[in-house]
Amino acid sequence: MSARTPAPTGSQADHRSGFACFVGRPNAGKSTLTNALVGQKVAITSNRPQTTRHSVRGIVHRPEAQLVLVDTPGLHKPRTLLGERLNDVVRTTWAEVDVIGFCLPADQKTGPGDTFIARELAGIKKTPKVAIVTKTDLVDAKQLAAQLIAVDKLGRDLGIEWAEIVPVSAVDGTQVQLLADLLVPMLPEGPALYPEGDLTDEPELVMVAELIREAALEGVRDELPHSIAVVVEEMIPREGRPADKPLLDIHANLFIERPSQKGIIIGPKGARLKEVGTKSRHQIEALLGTPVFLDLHVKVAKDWQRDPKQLRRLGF
Ligand SMILES: Nc1nc2c(ncn2[C@@H]2O[C@H](COP(=O)(O)OP(=O)(O)OP(=O)(O)O)[C@@H](O)[C@H]2O)c(=O)[nH]1
Repeated sequence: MSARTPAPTGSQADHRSGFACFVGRPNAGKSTLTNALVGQKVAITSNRPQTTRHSVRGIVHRPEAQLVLVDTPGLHKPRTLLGERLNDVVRTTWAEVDVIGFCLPADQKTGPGDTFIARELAGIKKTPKVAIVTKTDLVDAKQLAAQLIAVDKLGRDLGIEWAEIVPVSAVDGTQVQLLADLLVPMLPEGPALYPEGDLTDEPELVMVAELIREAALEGVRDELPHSIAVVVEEMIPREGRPADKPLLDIHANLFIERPSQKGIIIGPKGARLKEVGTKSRHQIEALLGTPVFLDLHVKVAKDWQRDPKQLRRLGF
């Protein structure tokens, strides 16, 4: 993989290890499926399309295998420099993994967005491709059958031979373990890549920033979701606390693109920002296992999605 290739940590006969990635149009359920397979939240999710901006890795540990899941942003027609960068992340990831899972929601007919992705997948010859029909809890048996047939046809039309077509629901857990069972034999033989117990290699700072962004995304509309970026400036244990009552000070900036967006994020008398702070603090405390004091500020980074300098500053 491109970033931070992990060192092998052990070896075992007949053990498999490798990378799988989920692709699919925005909102197809890729992040939710990653979390369901890992058994813990490693990727933030929302009902706003194009939430994912990082290639988050979730790690599934099994006695006979280690499956590393790479969660990619939804491939889409780019309108900004950020959009182009996100699409590049997707294509680079596809070229590097051992198996690709193509996510198609059961509750939406296959459309031009899926065909666009499938065409690109057809060009990747060697990597096995599994079609994953997601969100099966939202449809009845008849609709599911129709979607399975449509997905099979999509593959045939474009010359893709699906290694498997698997219906799953990440929300009620249906067939999630079966999906892992099917993916594991597609990985190469090899030792574990990550230490036992590690569920992601995403740095804590990034995970914390993502949890704040997830809370900030709730209830915002139109263009605003895409305008929000979060950077955690520092996380430091508060000095002078008794050993049994630690407190972690977290300073984070929530960036938006225009001064006019400030009022929406902050809300009347700061109520919305307070809500975002409280909600994300609880999630951060659950993630880090320690009480947290979260100091959250809203700043304007003018048109950051289109400005290479600002993109770099915000970690893209
Ligand atoms: N009912 C149901 N909803 C689901 C399921 N999986 C995902 N969702 C919902 O679908 C929406 C999108 O899910 P995500 O996992 O964020 O989708 P994504 O493909 O990662 O989206 P991007 O980050 O935009 O690429 C969220 O509101 C999820 O709660 C599922 O199995 N069942």
